[in-house]
Amino acid sequence: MSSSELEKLRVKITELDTHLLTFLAKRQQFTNQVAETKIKNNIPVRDQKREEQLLIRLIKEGKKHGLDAHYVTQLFHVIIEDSVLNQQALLASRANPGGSLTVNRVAFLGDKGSYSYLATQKYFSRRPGKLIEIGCQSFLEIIKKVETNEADYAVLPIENTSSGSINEVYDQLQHTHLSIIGELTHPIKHALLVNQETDVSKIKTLYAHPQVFAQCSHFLAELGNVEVKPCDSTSAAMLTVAELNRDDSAAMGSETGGSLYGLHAIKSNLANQKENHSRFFVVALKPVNVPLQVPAKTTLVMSTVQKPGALVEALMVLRDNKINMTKLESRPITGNPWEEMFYLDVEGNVQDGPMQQALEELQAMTRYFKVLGCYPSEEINPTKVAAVIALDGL
Ligand SMILES: O=C(O)C(=O)C[C@]1(C(=O)O)C=C[C@@H](O)C=C1
Repeated sequence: MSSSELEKLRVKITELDTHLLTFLAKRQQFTNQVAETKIKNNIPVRDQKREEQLLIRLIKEGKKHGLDAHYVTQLFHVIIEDSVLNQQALLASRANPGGSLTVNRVAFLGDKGSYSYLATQKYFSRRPGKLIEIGCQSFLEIIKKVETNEADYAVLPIENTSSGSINEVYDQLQHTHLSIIGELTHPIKHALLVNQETDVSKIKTLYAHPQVFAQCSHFLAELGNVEVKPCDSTSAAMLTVAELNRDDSAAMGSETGGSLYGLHAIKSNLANQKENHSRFFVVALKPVNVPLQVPAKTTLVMSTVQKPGALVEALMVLRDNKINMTKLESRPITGNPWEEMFYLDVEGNVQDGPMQQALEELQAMTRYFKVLGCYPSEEINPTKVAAVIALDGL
């Protein structure tokens, strides 16, 4: 193929891609209108029956054009997830009219390029108001910014699919009066970032946040004799490597973040687990009101009385009220050796009858009990089309 033929084809692809974007934007306008009708008529945002019908129709339609059923399903899972999250954000902002700010001052760990920075950008891109970024050096500093009203929100990483819970954040949540008002998950893709043309074999010093080293322990073991230098954040690691400007130093972090410092990736997918995601809490001074049409989660912290089976009894309260627990974490209580504080994430809204009943029962049977927040659930489980495989054969 001559280069002019290639150019002509690329022009056509570019044109089509632009059309696709226009159609996606149109679809978004319609789904925002759907959200308005759902607010008016008190209808739940999610309708998985409709999603299933829509997916089956699209898979069949795709087949006619020679498109693979899995490709079509994946594509529309992303489109529907975006639609659901946008609708949820719209409903949540309507349910908290005083809470929509013209500017959102948001405190997060690190600086431009850190995973917390990328998560902050993602969460607030769906919300009204201009984003003012406040990069901080520690979790304590982030929380203080909101407590002293220097920031409206804080974005805090709480757990990662490879390295587990972030204990320091759990411990800070125990001692603050801030409320969890939102959650989000963000894919964490670590790459080896350098400032010069170099090769993995030349790298002698690695800069990264300790969590990143923990999540990439297999890669580090393979690398062998390399000095690891822990940094306060991934952005601090990127800045250091950019300033050092050496061919034997590299940072570990996201490729997108690294590009903000002029770094490029010489190796990607460094994490031990392929599916590497972090979950973040968004916290604020005041709790939010989560509309009942939106799936909600509630995070609680409690310490049980010192008697055998006390935790089991507390968990039975959830079972009896048909409340699903999505996470249970325990942390030592400072000053009380061998006593534990339990953090629970449960599905449900604090305005719901069974949830109120469960909270009352738990409060009565525990030594310490506090609701840390009720917030819209951003875990959008994709609608499974049982028929995908069968339709494959259509
Ligand atoms: O049709 C609806 O009710 C919508 O809200 C739109 C939509 C979509 O994006 O197609 C999104 C969420 C629902 O779960 C089903 C479908």
